[in-house]
Amino acid sequence: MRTFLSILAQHQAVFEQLANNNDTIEAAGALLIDTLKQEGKVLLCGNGGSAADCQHIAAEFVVRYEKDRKALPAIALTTDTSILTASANDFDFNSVFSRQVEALGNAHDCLIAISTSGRSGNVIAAVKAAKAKGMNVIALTGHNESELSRLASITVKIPSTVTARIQEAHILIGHWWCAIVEDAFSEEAVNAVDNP
Ligand SMILES: O=C(CO)[C@@H](O)[C@H](O)[C@H](O)[C@H](O)COP(=O)(O)O
Ligand SMILES: [Zn+2]
Repeated sequence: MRTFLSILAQHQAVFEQLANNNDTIEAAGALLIDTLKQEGKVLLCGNGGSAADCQHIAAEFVVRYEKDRKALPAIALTTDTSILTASANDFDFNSVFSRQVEALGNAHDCLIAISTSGRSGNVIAAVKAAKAKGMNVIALTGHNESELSRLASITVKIPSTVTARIQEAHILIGHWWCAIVEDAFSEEAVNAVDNP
């Protein structure tokens, strides 16, 4: 039986190992700050629970995380039902994110591609479209090497093969990226007041 304590222990075991991913998580955070400082935007894609993570993170960039600062450009490619259904219906399901990358992406933008398996065809197609545009790609995946992990500029691989445990780590990392991006832009606001 899957008791709550057994799930908690599994979650803790994954989180205890996350410090080993510190360098890639920090490198991805620095890339996001750089992208936004250079007036690029952040696009996000993923399926199911990861689609929810995309919307969650985009909301924190556009609105706020913990502090007031300027609005930051981030778009979850998971939200527009007209675009998603037309792409799936007229082309195929693998095009639902890539079509939006083709329409919205620029070379200075960064795509955050979230897939616990690293095997979702629509996420991989979005990464290929982003690379064709010269965009950087940050992948959040699970432990296994995958097509997604091989394609991305930076991949954070969570040391688990359990979808839910991987997703729990993904949102922790997403929140940390929101925090450091917010710090970078609130310092910019303070510096502008101090040095008009
Ligand atoms: O949230 C969960 C499970 O926790 C599910 O909705 C899960 O996200 C879906 O099965 C996704 O389709 C899985 O896709 P992926 O992470 O392998 O790319
Ligand atoms: Zn879930």
